[in-house]
Amino acid sequence: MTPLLKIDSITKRFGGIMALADVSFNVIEGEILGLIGPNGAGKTTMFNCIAGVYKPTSGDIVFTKGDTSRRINGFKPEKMTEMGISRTFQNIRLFNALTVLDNVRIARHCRTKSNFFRSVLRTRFQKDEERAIVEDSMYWLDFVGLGHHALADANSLSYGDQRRLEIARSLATEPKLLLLDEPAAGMNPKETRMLVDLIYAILDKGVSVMLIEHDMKLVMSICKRLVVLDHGTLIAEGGPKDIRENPQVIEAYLGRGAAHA
Ligand SMILES: Nc1ncnc2c1ncn2[C@@H]1O[C@H](COP(=O)(O)OP(=O)(O)OP(=O)(O)O)[C@@H](O)[C@H]1O
Repeated sequence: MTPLLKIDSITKRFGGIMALADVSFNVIEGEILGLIGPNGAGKTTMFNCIAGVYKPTSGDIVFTKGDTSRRINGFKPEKMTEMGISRTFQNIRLFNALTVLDNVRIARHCRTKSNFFRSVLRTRFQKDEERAIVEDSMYWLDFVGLGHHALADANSLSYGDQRRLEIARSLATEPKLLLLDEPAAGMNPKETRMLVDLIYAILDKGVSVMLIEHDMKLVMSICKRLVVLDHGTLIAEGGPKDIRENPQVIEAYLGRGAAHA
């Protein structure tokens, strides 16, 4: 079966720093793939390469949509979104001065013909499309459980709700692949449980998920497959049990000698 995303020998250098060194793995359609590793392992750099923020120094990223596979390395972030790849950020990035609804409306515009700021002026030509955008945006807000906050300012939301708003905003671009960068960071246990339900609901929508997460209990419970990076190299790939027992993974997290302790 053709993978949804093929990461083929990706290397990313920043001057003398080798953030990713010849990393290869696949994302299979319909899965939640965990991307884990200690601080500085290269996880966010990998997301940034997939999302078009960074151009890999070498290697290929191939994305398959329907019957078409395309080499996408080096595409700009807007192009990646158009292709069907969307992401959230480790540090929440919302338009704080806008309402919750407007944060999603802006994202929704990538799937329409009209431009957000022109549609705010409400020219007649754009009224119908704008109505559809609001309906679609409300759909995604309800989907993540934030419909009742639609008219609140984004910065008035709790931390967990802001993370869910980021997810709604990503979903509004209709991705095939959603990259979640530490979605549970700063969440309380109740919010984390809601996040797990939300990730499963996203999967049910036919969206595949790649998840960077430091909460090992969470990542091990929802990912059937994980990829482990350390110092920019892929050190392990497999199911949660294999990963948990892998001596190289234990060593990477706990230090040399830990695997034999
Ligand atoms: N824009 C950049 N310029 C220079 N070095 C960078 C840049 N981005 C990342 N790096 C370096 O690349 C390496 C990998 O960083 P990255 O943020 O991808 O790791 P990470 O696994 O996401 O870490 P964390 O779990 O702490 O977020 C680090 O040494 C980091 O300092």
